[in-house]
Amino acid sequence: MSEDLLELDRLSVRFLLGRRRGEVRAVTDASLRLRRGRVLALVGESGCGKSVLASALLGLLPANAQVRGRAVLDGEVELLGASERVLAERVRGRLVGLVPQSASTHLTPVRTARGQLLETVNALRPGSGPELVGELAERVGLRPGDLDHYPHELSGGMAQRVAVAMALAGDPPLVLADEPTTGLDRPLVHRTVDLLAETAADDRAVLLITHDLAAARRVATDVAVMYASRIVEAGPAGEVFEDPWHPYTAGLLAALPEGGFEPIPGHPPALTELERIEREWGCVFCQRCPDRPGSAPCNGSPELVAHGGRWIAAHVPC
Ligand SMILES: Nc1ncnc2c1ncn2[C@@H]1O[C@H](COP(=O)(O)OP(=O)(O)OP(=O)(O)O)[C@@H](O)[C@H]1O
Ligand code: NI
Repeated sequence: MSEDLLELDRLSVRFLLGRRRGEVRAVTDASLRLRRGRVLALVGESGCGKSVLASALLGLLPANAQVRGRAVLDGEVELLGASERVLAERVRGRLVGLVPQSASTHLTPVRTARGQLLETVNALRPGSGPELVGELAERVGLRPGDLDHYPHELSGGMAQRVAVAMALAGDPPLVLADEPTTGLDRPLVHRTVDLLAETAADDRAVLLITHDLAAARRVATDVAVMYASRIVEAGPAGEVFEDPWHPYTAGLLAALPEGGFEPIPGHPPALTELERIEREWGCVFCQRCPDRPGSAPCNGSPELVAHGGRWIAAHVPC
């Protein structure tokens, strides 16, 4: 059994838009290690590439996506090169559970939540049937009657919990949860992320994709910060949240209520422009950075570099 449950090495994803329209660079050279027993929060603004990274791991990208790199699960299954058959029969739901973003749109409108959860349970763990359905519902905080509703009768938060139950149904060693707390009120956010963190106990692990830095802070043991398709900072959650090195991470924390509600001015660059920006500036964050080259320690290289147990791109730790 490998200590690293997931080892991601230079994952890049581009979407080809056709001859005149160029390409979208959605993920660039993303490297990560997710150890057993850990919850890794992947945070960053909307559109930076978080969901694309997760979809790439499960072979769920559309045909115009070009994927490079390696993603090794448990030291043996290489996910990015795996055939559709391996992904369908061994990986999805069994080795890797997915809580998809916008969970309610992934439910079939014409069948009750119970029917759909039972179907998932029967496919992944034949013989465990209605008993496991009841157990899963209880774990995610649904009352038995909730499952008898059709998707359009469920609140966003209930649909979200059905999706978490489905992701846990196959008891997978790795759970990818993509914004699992959207639409939930604070107590339910806590309950959901606590439940996910519990599932990471022992030899399992969770990749928690979220905008919600407070939720990430609550349960993450590790954090990776993504900006404009690249991971710009990573390390133990406590250290990164206490003492962020990258000006982007510092900016995200300053935008929180307890950080003073000061959002980073400006917008992330268009993902079709990244090649040019990196050629001109080196660092993809430079155009928004309060620490511009010359006045601050930006070394202009987009590569993620290790310093002790932490990683940072383009900037040297202060
Ligand atoms: N099929 C596609 N073709 C072209 N571009 C795409 C395609 N799918 C996603 N993208 C682009 O890839 C980028 C990254 O999208 P992604 O969904 O990973 O962002 P995200 O970080 O998950 O954002 P959010 O927090 O809003 O979910 C976006 O700019 C998106 O428009
Ligand atoms: Ni997303």
